[in-house]
Amino acid sequence: MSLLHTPFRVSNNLHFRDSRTYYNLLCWLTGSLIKLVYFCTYDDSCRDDDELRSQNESLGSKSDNSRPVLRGKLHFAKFETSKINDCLEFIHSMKLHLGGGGAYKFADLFKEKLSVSLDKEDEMECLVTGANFLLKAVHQEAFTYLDGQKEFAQIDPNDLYPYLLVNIGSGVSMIKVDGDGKFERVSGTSLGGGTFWGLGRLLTKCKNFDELLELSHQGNNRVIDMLVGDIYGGTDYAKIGLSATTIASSFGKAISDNKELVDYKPEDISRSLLRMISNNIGQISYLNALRFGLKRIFFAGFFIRGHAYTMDTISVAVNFWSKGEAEAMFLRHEGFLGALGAFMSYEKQCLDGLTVNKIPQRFPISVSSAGNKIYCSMNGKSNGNESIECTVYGT
Ligand SMILES: Nc1ncnc2c1ncn2[C@@H]1O[C@H](COP(=O)(O)OP(=O)(O)O)[C@@H](O)[C@H]1O
Ligand SMILES: CC(C)(COP(=O)(O)O)[C@@H](O)C(=O)NCCC(=O)O
Repeated sequence: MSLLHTPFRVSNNLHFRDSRTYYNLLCWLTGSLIKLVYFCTYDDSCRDDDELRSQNESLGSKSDNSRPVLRGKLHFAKFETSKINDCLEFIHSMKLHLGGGGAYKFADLFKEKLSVSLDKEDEMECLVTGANFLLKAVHQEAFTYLDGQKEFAQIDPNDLYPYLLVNIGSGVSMIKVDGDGKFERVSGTSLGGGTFWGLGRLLTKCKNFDELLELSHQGNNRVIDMLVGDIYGGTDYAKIGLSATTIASSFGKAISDNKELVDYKPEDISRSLLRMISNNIGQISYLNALRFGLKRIFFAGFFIRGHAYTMDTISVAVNFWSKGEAEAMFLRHEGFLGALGAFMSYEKQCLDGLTVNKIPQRFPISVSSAGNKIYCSMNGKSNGNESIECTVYGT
């Protein structure tokens, strides 16, 4: 349930303005979910990494070229929007608000509970900035997923553009990205993650998104979907390239089964719904990639949730419609693009003269974003909540 889909919302990317220190930075993006991206240096209470501690100690407070240096990690966290109070409590307990200030829909709440105000950022711009950063700087960020096989893609930062970014949040935005800050939102669809969760909640009585997703594992979509074979006596329609198992009409069987909602298993409904939404997004994405001659399509947004069946369905749709010419790719930090982009825009606007640099011995790739040089590294875990090690240099 989104407090944010209101006429008042201008942008759903917000970040804290920090007027005192850059030790703790926090960014967030709101929609169905609130995302936090925060940077913690060693001296902060949220630090827990001995290795980084010793690196900071060995560096003292100065980098090699005598610029002030801060080493630390970018952390990622998310909260359902309805659990805004948990989020505020988290921020408070981590003392993240001590470096913050900026505000909008939640302005009063943030002011009251944390004494900070919020700034607004442009959502599309932040999504693209976040995607470019991750794709260029983070090792093993993008991967393909087909037939249960996950394969990390080698992305050459010098050969990244153009690409299609498909962000599947509550709704879906399709953005053609041509470079840093160079992009155009070329399409979108209102049949997105909010549709899956909204219809799923009504049709299955599931109480939360994870439950609905979990149900889809056990379901069989053929119980509800009308297949090509159902129409043509169990056979393919080979002449037009349709196999008997292709879905001819999502939920199509429900019109002829003489059944009521209670007669269908929630798991079958969930599966059909997930397949319908994922398939549709995969198809529209491919058509847009075709429209602009784009070979690579990166899918992001928290609808995906690293869920095998979702990714597989999207990949199959792209593969099917493109006859193998285009490829669907997914991002490990799928739902944090906007928040990360807002964080970086904060760097640009509020932390004048600061640069975020990689820990050099570990990560060979450099990224230029919004005029700043940004280098980083992953800490090795492979889910979207891991942290990214970063170093901030003053000039
Ligand atoms: N825990 C969750 N609660 C609600 N929705 C979730 C959850 N996890 C994933 N989702 C899915 O993610 C979608 C929101 O994606 P997100 O990238 O956060 O975009 P938005 O900015 O619109 O919130 C929801 O519509 C839903 O499909
Ligand atoms: C309006 C939005 C950009 C908001 O982003 P979201 O909160 O869904 O991530 C997105 O929902 C969207 O692109 N919807 C599809 C609108 C359309 O093109 O039909």
